[in-house]
Amino acid sequence: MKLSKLLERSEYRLVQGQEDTEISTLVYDSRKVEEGSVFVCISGAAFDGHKFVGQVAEQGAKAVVVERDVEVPEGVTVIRFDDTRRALAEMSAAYFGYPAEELTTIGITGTKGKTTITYMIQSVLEHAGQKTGLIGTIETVIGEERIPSVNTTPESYVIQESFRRMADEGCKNVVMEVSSQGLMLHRVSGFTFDYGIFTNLAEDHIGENEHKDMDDYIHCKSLLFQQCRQGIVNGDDAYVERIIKGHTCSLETFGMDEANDVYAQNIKRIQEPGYLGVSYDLKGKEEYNVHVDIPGDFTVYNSLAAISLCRHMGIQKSDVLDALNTIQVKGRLEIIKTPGEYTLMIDYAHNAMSLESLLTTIRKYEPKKIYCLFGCGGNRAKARRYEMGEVSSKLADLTVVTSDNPRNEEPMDIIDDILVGVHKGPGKYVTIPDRKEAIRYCMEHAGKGDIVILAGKGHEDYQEIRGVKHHMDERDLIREIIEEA
Ligand SMILES: CC(=O)N[C@H]1[C@@H](OP(=O)(O)OP(=O)(O)OC[C@H]2O[C@@H](n3ccc(=O)[nH]c3=O)[C@H](O)[C@@H]2O)O[C@H](CO)[C@@H](O)[C@@H]1O[C@H](C)C(=O)N[C@@H](C)C(=O)N[C@H](CCC(=O)O)C(=O)O
Ligand SMILES: Nc1ncnc2c1ncn2[C@@H]1O[C@H](COP(=O)(O)OP(=O)(O)OP(=O)(O)O)[C@@H](O)[C@H]1O
Ligand SMILES: N[C@H](CCC[C@H](N)C(=O)O)C(=O)O
Ligand SMILES: [Mg+2]
Repeated sequence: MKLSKLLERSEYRLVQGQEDTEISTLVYDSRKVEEGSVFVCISGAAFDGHKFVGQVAEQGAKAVVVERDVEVPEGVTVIRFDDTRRALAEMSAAYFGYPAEELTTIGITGTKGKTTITYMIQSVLEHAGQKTGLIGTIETVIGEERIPSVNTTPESYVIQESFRRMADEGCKNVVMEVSSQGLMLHRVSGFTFDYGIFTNLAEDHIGENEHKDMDDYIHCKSLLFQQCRQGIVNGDDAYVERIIKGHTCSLETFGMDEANDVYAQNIKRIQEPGYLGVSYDLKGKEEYNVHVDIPGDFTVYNSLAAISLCRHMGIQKSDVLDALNTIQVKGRLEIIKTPGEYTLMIDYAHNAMSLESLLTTIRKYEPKKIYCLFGCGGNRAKARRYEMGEVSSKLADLTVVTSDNPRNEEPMDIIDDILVGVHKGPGKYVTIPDRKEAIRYCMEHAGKGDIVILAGKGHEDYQEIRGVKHHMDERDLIREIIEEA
């Protein structure tokens, strides 16, 4: 393949050599360079790809793509972009033959609800007989294959590679989560989404290696609506105007009243032993009764987003209803059966916004008591700790403070931060650093009519301590506790 082919849709400057150089592979990790590769230098959080230029030239690289002046051995072509992450995205799209153009692409952004909505949409589209790939926090799904995720929105090269495989395997659509970091770091540059969805926004992801402030976070999320054809946005969200500022797409809104194009009325909470769900009347552009097998008011928002999208795609009502009626998303309000008389659920709430929505919505099911167990991840936004502690102390009957992924921090330091928040509220609490023991405590103390929420780990099947992921799946822990009783 000629280097010029990879550059045909890009703005760049030739610094040295020629564009008609024949290249073998497109690479952004020096360890993968082979004879004839073109190496894209990325300035990352831990490494600067420009530092590997000499090394990749020795390994046989024919060309390098840079974003600043670097000394490059003669004989190696040098291409300069203003941003090499954009270069990687655009060149990857070309390298894989623009696969996004063979798929209907659906991107979902927002602070919460992305994973849930991707599975709702995938389920509806598959019910309608349309093979649909998925990329998100839990996994990438290509046909029968499920690849566990490292990032919610992977590197652009990985996205384009997955799109290619999806198109080749007969997928008609791809539905994917678009994190703000993904937008900020050009992981989804190089193509236009057919549809963009905005769920909601709350302060999160501000800190080292994430966003510098709230303005940056909002700005990054708004970029999706300058990069899609049809936007579908939560019209009730306080930030929606800022998200759609500068949009270049058509827009439709969903929400809770007639100010929105599609809205919900007459919401009913459904509760049976070991089962929680929700139903409502859909109004606006389409009108029918909807039943979703996941509880909560935010489930109404999530399903409205999915329904609005599917309406645009011409999907029949029966496919929408059948799919939503039986939907289950791993670790998202996932109810686990136990011999106890309480209801036990595993959920992924790991910031104040989701914990507050979760506890508020679960309270509406009128449980006798809510047990809220959680910890906070190490090396992630610190504000989460104080805020989640305070939210739980105010809204749960008992807060059980434990560990999440400590990463490179001391578990007790994280717990101490959480307790600062807990002390701001009136609630009772216990501290049990070992997560299994904390779960055991809940299961031994909860009684009839209580709801126990294990928050924060959701689908995760590991605990990350100092760079090592140790197997830990809450479903296994619950089973062991039942067997040990
Ligand atoms: C801080 C951050 O975003 N890190 C991500 C990022 O690393 P980076 O680009 O900064 O890369 P780096 O390790 O500094 O290396 C820079 C460059 O040098 C190259 N390199 C490096 C070493 C070497 O020997 N040779 C070499 O060429 C690397 O291949 C890379 O091209 O690129 C990696 C590969 O794409 C990501 O896996 C990694 O995500 C880490 C795991 C992460 O935790 N990211 C978080 C902040 C994140 O992105 N989260 C969002 C949202 C999550 C949510 O849903 O809430 C997400 O989308 O996942
Ligand atoms: N629309 C919503 N609004 C507020 N909270 C929500 C909403 N949907 C889900 N939640 C809560 O947030 C948690 C995470 O939901 P989900 O995984 O769907 O969101 P996400 O946007 O993919 O989050 P992440 O960025 O962490 O991957 C759920 O387990 C639930 O507690
Ligand atoms: N996508 C989230 C995952 C957090 C999950 C939680 N279990 C933790 O480790 O903090 C983040 O990187 O912020
Ligand atoms: Mg997600």
